[in-house]
Amino acid sequence: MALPTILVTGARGQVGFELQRSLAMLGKVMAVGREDCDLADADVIDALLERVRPDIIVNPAAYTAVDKAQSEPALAQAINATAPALLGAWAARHGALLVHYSTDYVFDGAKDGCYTEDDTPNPQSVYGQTKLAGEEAIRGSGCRHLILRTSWVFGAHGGNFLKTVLRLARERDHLSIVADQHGAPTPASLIADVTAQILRQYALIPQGFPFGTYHLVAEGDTTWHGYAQAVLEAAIDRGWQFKLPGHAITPIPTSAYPLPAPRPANSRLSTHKLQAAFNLTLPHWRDGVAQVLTLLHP
Ligand SMILES: NC(=O)C1=CN([C@@H]2O[C@H](COP(=O)(O)OP(=O)(O)OC[C@H]3O[C@@H](n4cnc5c(N)ncnc54)[C@H](OP(=O)(O)O)[C@@H]3O)[C@@H](O)[C@H]2O)C=CC1
Ligand SMILES: Cc1cn([C@H]2C[C@H](O)[C@@H](COP(=O)(O)OP(=O)(O)O[C@H]3O[C@@H](C)C(=O)[C@@H](O)[C@H]3O)O2)c(=O)[nH]c1=O
Ligand SMILES: [Mg+2]
Repeated sequence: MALPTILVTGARGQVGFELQRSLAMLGKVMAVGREDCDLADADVIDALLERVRPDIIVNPAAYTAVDKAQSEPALAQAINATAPALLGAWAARHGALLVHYSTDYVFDGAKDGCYTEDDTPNPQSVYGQTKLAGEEAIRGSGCRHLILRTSWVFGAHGGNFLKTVLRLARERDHLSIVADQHGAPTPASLIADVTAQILRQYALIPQGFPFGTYHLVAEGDTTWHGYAQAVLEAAIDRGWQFKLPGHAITPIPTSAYPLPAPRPANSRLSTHKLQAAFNLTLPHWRDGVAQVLTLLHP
């Protein structure tokens, strides 16, 4: 079989950037950013699909500004729900595979243990609601699909909490970070590498391939406060210097850090289904932090 044409959206996002590296050996990768294809414009999406005619569509593009989405629900819906619906409809008509990414923020965070794929979503923010609508549109489109839910994404490329903490700890002598929201920081590179592994298995054994929804996060869990603390410790080990003294991050409750969008208290996602279906093991989030720090310089 000829190598597949793989369309990747969100080329300049954290995951889209890493996917261009990880998917390069699997086929002809065509990566598009916002300037090539505005996902808020249905006509532009259809024109792009007709021009590229992909065998596989990988869609990490999203409206990811969680607080801003509260006041821009229509735009968030267009990018996070309508665009995936259009990609799914095209994939269904043409027998293409759609790989899509979603979020821990589809859950309300009230569960005690890790969320499984069978748990009922109940998003509390506009971002979470529009991401859930995108998932549902894809499942309803009838296309072959993989929906990979992840959490707390970070990488050397693009904006994320790890980089914010490194910046704030250099600018300030005091930092307060919420210590009652639990989840797993997940490297964008891991998400991209797992996507490539899965697509390799799809290329080799398409019969009986286990399409569907999976949770994909790094091993282990922490709080935003524990994560920030680990980032600073790992950076200090690598010779970074901060205005903020060593362990001076103050743990605070969510109520002490009011934001427009509510975040789930429990964002922990079980990865058993993914590990069993694709015979994978997932590295610890701390390994990802250490690796990304080798790519960043004080
Ligand atoms: N970031 C996180 O912490 C998490 C992310 N996810 C999900 O993982 C996926 C990947 O996230 P991540 O890579 O971190 O996201 P980023 O925010 O890093 O990248 C998203 C990309 O989407 C692009 N985009 C936004 N609006 C449009 C538009 N109208 N037309 C075309 N492109 C657009 C952005 O373009 P531009 O650069 O021009 O703004 C950006 O490059 C998303 O589905 C996200 O919902 C899930 C859990 C956590
Ligand atoms: C910068 C900062 C944040 N915080 C808190 C606010 C919030 O509860 C938490 C994380 O802040 P952020 O705004 O960076 O994170 P947020 O934008 O909510 O991150 C989310 O993005 C979307 C796209 C997802 O899908 C989620 O998985 C998750 O990664 O840390 C502090 O307590 N102190 C601080 O100084
Ligand atoms: Mg954010």
